[in-house]
Amino acid sequence: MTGDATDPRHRPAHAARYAYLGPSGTFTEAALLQVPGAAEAERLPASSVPAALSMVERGEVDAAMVPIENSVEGGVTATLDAVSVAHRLHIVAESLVPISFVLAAAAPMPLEGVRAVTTHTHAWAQVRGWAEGHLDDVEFLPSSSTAAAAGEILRGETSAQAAVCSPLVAEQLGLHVLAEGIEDVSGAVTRFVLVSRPGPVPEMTGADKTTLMIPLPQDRAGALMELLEQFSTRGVNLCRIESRPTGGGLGQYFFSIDLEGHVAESRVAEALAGVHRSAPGIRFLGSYPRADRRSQHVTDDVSDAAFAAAEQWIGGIVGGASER
Ligand SMILES: O=C(O)C(=O)C[C@]1(C(=O)O)C=C[C@@H](O)C=C1
Repeated sequence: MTGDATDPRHRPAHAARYAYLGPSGTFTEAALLQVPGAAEAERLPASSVPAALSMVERGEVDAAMVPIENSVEGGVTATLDAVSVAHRLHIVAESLVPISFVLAAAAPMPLEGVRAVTTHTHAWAQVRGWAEGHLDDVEFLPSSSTAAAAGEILRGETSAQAAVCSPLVAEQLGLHVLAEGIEDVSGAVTRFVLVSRPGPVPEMTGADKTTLMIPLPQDRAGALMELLEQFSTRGVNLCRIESRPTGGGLGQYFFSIDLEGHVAESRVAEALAGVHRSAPGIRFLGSYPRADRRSQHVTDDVSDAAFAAAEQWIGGIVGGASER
């Protein structure tokens, strides 16, 4: 497992009660267990991503772990939309979990006997190719998570004969593994975020990400280009950009963006201020340590020192200094 589990600077100091997409045994719980102290903390399973986030908003938990992005299947829209639209949620940490799936049933059976499979839609999307190649005319029955699907198979609560789930949950529930390593792309990773109510922004570590929601002005040619220029001229690298409908009508979109850097860095703060001038609806959704700890390379011309020197120079001009 990768992630930021061991560095105490990354610990959300206040969080003692956590919600997560449950039940126990989901990949989301594995992501939560990377958070220092979470293994000993109270962990409350939620039936969906919005349910987990509502528990944070209502103050029932300090933070919730939810999936946001998969390296094969892309963004988890339920999370992107809920975090972007809610006004009382900030991302304070992220975790990365390597993903591998098994096909598991309550009793040993040949693959030809599997007529229907249940799992989470994101998991199904990652094994669809394998299923088409190995299962005859199989039907997909969606479940709220991979662990929920495994539980339904165990208790006979579904008309499916098998579940797509993690090897760990299949073992924990005593299910029979009919096939393993069934993911279409090996080495897939899902990214999860720990979301809490707004508070102090986690300290800058030098290897951080910042998440933003930016509603793009609809009526201006080149608006996206202007937006991107704010980042590029300040050497700010974007590592994810997705457009999502605002729900306000056809053609109305916001951009969900992750960038490399922390809002406490001048180049990031200045880029955000620049965006704010043309898109005042921009929302800051958190600066937090990167799970992979990869520090960004900041060139001298966009370093904090360069911004400070430039500001001092302007200050001198305004103040009437002789050196201009
Ligand atoms: O169902 C689970 O176990 C989850 O944690 C959800 C989820 C997701 O939403 O992407 C997490 C990781 C996998 O990519 C498949 C499903």
